[in-house]
Amino acid sequence: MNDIISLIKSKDPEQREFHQAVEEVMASVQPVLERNPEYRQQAVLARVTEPERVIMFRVPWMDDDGQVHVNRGFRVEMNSAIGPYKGGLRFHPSVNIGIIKFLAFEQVFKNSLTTLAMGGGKGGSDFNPKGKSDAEVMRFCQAFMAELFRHIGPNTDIPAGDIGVGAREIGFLFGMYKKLRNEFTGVLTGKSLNWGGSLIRPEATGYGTVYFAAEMLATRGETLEGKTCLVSGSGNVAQFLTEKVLDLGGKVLTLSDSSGYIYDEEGIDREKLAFVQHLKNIRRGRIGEYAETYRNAVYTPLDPLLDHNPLWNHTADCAFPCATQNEINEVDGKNLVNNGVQLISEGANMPSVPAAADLFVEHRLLYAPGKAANAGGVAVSGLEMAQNSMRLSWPRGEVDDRLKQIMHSIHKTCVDAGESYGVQGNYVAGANIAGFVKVVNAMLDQGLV
Ligand SMILES: NC(=O)C1=CN([C@@H]2O[C@H](COP(=O)(O)OP(=O)(O)OC[C@H]3O[C@@H](n4cnc5c(N)ncnc54)[C@H](O)[C@@H]3O)[C@@H](O)[C@H]2O)C=CC1
Ligand SMILES: O=C(O)CCC(=O)C(=O)O
Repeated sequence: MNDIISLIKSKDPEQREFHQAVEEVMASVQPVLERNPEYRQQAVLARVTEPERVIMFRVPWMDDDGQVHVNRGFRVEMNSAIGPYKGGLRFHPSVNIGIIKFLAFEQVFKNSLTTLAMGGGKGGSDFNPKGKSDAEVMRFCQAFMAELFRHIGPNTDIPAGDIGVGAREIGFLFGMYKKLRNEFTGVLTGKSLNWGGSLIRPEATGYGTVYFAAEMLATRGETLEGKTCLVSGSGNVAQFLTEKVLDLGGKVLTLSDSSGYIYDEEGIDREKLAFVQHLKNIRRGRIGEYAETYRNAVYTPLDPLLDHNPLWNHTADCAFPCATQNEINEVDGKNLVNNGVQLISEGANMPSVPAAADLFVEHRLLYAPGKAANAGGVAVSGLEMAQNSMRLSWPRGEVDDRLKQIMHSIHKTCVDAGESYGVQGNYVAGANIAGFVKVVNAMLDQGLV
């Protein structure tokens, strides 16, 4: 095990996020390897940590002033043992190959937990959509798809959205794919409703993260009714997560973006949430404007010199990180524990650094890692694929019921896997073990390929 981690680090020393994701999974699956000696002989660790394919390409595009720019595009096709590659695209200036590899690696085990037949992949670009006109975003998406189209397909690899990629970008990407292939097919998910999208897909990641939280609370005979919640981010996941917390009687106190966060002691009600949705999805403004409109709220700009994020230093019952990786550092982790937070359900992918995650497990918090808690998004993408194949659209209630059922099943799978390996109540170990065993057994069934 240590040999594999050392090898990965020596091969790609700069891919820190990927090392972090691998180390977390490896730590959990040690007992699985002890029970299954054939896994070693079959080198499953080396195989599962090496992507099946890495695609990196140039994306040249022109801005509104006629200036040409060049960005880098990526698609990591990590593992197709249980289905075609599936996972989102991220457009953000921080994107690099290490970040895409970590996301693709997490996606393999997440997709395995959903009960649906989906392998794992992820892609994106270091393109920054912030401040770009719609026409510039369209030209970028078209240039990105002009290369990506030859690597994807409805039975091969089906991308979707992630940070910086929402309905607008999926539309531009789909239009270019259709033109190049002369084919109207379910090659992307997160499509708009009137041309192949699924009801509940936009809501699914946020709703699913709350459904998973409700499942965890139920193990202690509790519900979200009356619970105070800290939420980070203010994008797709954070918005619909806030909506579902409100539906279930909870109170959301915070939201954030990369400039800072707002704290609203009275809670973010439906009217305030609609304001945030308009601010973020239409006007594409900063979260600080919330406090200019709702004067009781306090806006705190991000201070890069602070050793912690004050958003995580408020008294609350639950925390839902929904922004980005490693947004909860060790000090934040200690603050959450010391402030009496009982539940952490991760809407974002790998938002807690390992030291913080270890603290949550040690203090026996109800702590759900992203690959279990936020799997509702990709699960409803899988349902969108099923509807596209049948040329049918299911009603909202039906998709939502299936989402609830899937989150219930993921929760049970994590609990059962934890129990069968003697780590009761540890959702990190449970998710990693269950996700891993299904994927590596499928790989072994299919021989050395
Ligand atoms: N959209 C989806 O269906 C899924 C998303 N996720 C994860 O959820 C998280 C949020 O994604 P979306 O809401 O889709 O993206 P989005 O682009 O709609 O929103 C991202 C939010 O995070 C904030 N953010 C991004 N980078 C930040 C940084 N460095 N510091 C502080 N805030 C930052 C942005 O300001 C924005 O509020 C990501 O970790 C993503 O990988 C996970 C599963 C599915
Ligand atoms: O819906 C999808 O295919 C991708 C969702 C995603 O990127 C994720 O789960 O992190």
